[in-house]
Amino acid sequence: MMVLPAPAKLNLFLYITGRRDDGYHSLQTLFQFVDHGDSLGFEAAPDGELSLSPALPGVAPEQNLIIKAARLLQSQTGCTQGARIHMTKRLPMGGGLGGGSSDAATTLVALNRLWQLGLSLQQLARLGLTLGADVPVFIHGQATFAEGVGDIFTPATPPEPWYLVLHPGIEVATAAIFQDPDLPRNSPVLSLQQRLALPWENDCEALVKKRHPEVAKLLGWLLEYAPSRMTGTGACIFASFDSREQAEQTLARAPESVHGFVAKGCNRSPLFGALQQLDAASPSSDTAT
Ligand SMILES: C[C@@](CO)(OP(=O)(O)O)[C@H](O)COP(=O)(O)OP(=O)(O)OC[C@H]1O[C@@H](n2ccc(N)nc2=O)[C@H](O)[C@@H]1O
Ligand SMILES: Nc1ncnc2c1ncn2[C@@H]1O[C@H](COP(=O)(O)OP(=O)(O)O)[C@@H](O)[C@H]1O
Repeated sequence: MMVLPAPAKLNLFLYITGRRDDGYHSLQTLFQFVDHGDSLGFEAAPDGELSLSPALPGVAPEQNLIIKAARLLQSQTGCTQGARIHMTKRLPMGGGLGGGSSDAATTLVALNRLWQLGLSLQQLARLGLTLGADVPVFIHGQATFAEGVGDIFTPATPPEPWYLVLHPGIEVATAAIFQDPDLPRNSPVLSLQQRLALPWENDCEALVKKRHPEVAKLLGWLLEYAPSRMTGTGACIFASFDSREQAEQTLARAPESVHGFVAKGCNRSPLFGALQQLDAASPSSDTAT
């Protein structure tokens, strides 16, 4: 079985710079990966058959981004092979950690390899964008300053601290946040250098705190220990630390009902480290470049 990680991402900052006529918002955001996430196992199956286990509570298999990604790859390439996919879900859903998008990205990269389709990362990213706005970032696997509606990328190398990520126990619907009239939409468009030099903020944070007091309460608690923010449209929040020990000590002090994890920031996605290990084990196999 080919086992590959589907890591989480953090939006180290997120500014909303406008709204287009089609309702989508223009953003300036800095994506970084962490070395914690879901894990997916892939095995070839005959006759185009696709299966996923275990099922994700509340998500019908055909709506799961893993199956959607696999079907998309089959239909776009005419591939008649199938796959049995096993999922170890660790990331909370609707948490702003990009778990669904990361699962889709890992599936596209893994099946391209398992089925020996030979698509480039560029081609896979183009397919992935139809599944979710963040899928291309996970496919390229490099920390990125994203602009436009999240589709214009500049590679970035922010510091790679230890993070404590906490989940306030609620799910935030991305679409509802973007539809709220109270969302600020007028941050200035600045260069990456300017953005890096200014304090890092998230334009969705105040609104999500207002709509979800659980987020406001937990963020207030975490800010006592370290600089902290929300990721994406929430609900998860994160704080950065110089050492793993500091992050773990803070997690140990968190209110009992709060779930969280400690992870290292990574400017290169752990997915590509895992693929390199597969290459080293079987150098002749097909790899997207
Ligand atoms: C804003 C981010 C930052 O990472 O939030 P998170 O989802 O990670 O929290 C993402 O780009 C989100 O990506 P994703 O969750 O895949 O969004 P999509 O499914 O493409 O869009 C969900 C809905 O959000 C709104 N939307 C999304 C992206 C964008 N640039 N402008 C928008 O207005 C649209 O109403 C869309 O219908
Ligand atoms: N494999 C998957 N993992 C997580 N969520 C999925 C998956 N497939 C479909 N979804 C749907 O996508 C929604 C967004 O999930 P997720 O990507 O984890 O959140 P976010 O975009 O906030 O980081 C979920 O609420 C769920 O309904």
